[in-house]
Amino acid sequence: MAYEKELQVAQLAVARAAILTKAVFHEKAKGTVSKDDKSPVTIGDFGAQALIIAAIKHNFPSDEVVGEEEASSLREQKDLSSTIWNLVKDVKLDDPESDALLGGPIRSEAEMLDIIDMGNSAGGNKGRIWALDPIDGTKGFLRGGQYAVCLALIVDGDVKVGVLGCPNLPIDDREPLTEDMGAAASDAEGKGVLFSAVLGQGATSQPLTRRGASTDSTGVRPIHVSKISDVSEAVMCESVEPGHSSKGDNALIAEKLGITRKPVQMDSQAKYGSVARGAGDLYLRLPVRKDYIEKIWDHAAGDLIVREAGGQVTDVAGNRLNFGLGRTLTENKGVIAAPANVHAQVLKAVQEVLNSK
Ligand SMILES: Nc1ncnc2c1ncn2[C@@H]1O[C@H](COP(=O)(O)O)[C@@H](OP(=O)(O)O)[C@H]1O
Ligand SMILES: [Mg+2]
Repeated sequence: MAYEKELQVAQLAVARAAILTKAVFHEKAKGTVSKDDKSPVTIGDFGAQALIIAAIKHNFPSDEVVGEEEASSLREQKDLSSTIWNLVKDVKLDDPESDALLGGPIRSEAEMLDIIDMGNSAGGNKGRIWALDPIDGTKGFLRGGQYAVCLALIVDGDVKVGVLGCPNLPIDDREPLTEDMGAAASDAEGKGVLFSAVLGQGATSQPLTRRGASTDSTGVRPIHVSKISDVSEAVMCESVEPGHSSKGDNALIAEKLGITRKPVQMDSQAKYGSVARGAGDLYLRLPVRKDYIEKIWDHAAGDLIVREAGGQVTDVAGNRLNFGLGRTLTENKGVIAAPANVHAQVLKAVQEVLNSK
């Protein structure tokens, strides 16, 4: 199977980074960092980026990485850097064989900083480039709500492999979304899911934890978008943050489509995962600021996972997202993810609302 090793490395690297983010969250929950302190997300973000890039570079040394973070600020904050290093050096999967596949531990704090800076690829439509968002949905992470560890392999501009680790989503694909999903308590029993897709091979979900060589085949399920035929019954997913996606436009579109259910708000690419598994039906992200350009690491994995689960993902003009133009989606505005059979109808409503403004 094509991209088998890439998929395995991506899944294990995301699972290992998710362990780190959960450890950071527990420290916060214990009160060792204050409630207003943003450092937990910084610690989790940099630590997860270091762990994931180390795994990529060990297995595919000449691949490039477009990572959200870079270490220059960290080099000036010695205390923060050593806090991150103390976590990173001890993070392990519970299966030594899988850990070994990701390479030996990072050797020093200095090496960790250098690895974080390897996420500086300019992107583009040539060669093998990984898009990495170590903690997507930073606001959700801080709240104890939804966040995702996101990794995708882009080859010559096309997404081939996508993996999303969502520590606070239910394991069960059939568990309905609730309106307060974004505020869901962290780390409850039955939470933590890993979504994956390889181009042309479909999409899957599996429990995020207890992954390893010996349990590799357990719990892997194919996922599909919902079989909705009457779009007025749709469950719509949208951002929690009003600055990231227009709530007003979404409400007008819902009205046009006859949707009466309140939208489910959650941070991060957990929205793409929720649509891919059919727990939600639609994901709409309509621009608030005209000048904002979406980043490839916020969409690459989710875009492939939804498409491989039978969905369509376009911008508000109806074009596919173009991941081959650099670190950002320069040619796209907004995102519409929906089951293939209703996408055209939703797109039409989106365009009517936007054109009437
Ligand atoms: N004005 C804006 N419009 C759209 N997206 C924005 C934005 N400002 C920031 N973002 C992106 O929105 C992402 C979160 O999306 P969501 O609202 O779906 O949770 C952020 O990722 P991070 O949380 O990784 O920084 C950030 O990259
Ligand atoms: Mg992000």
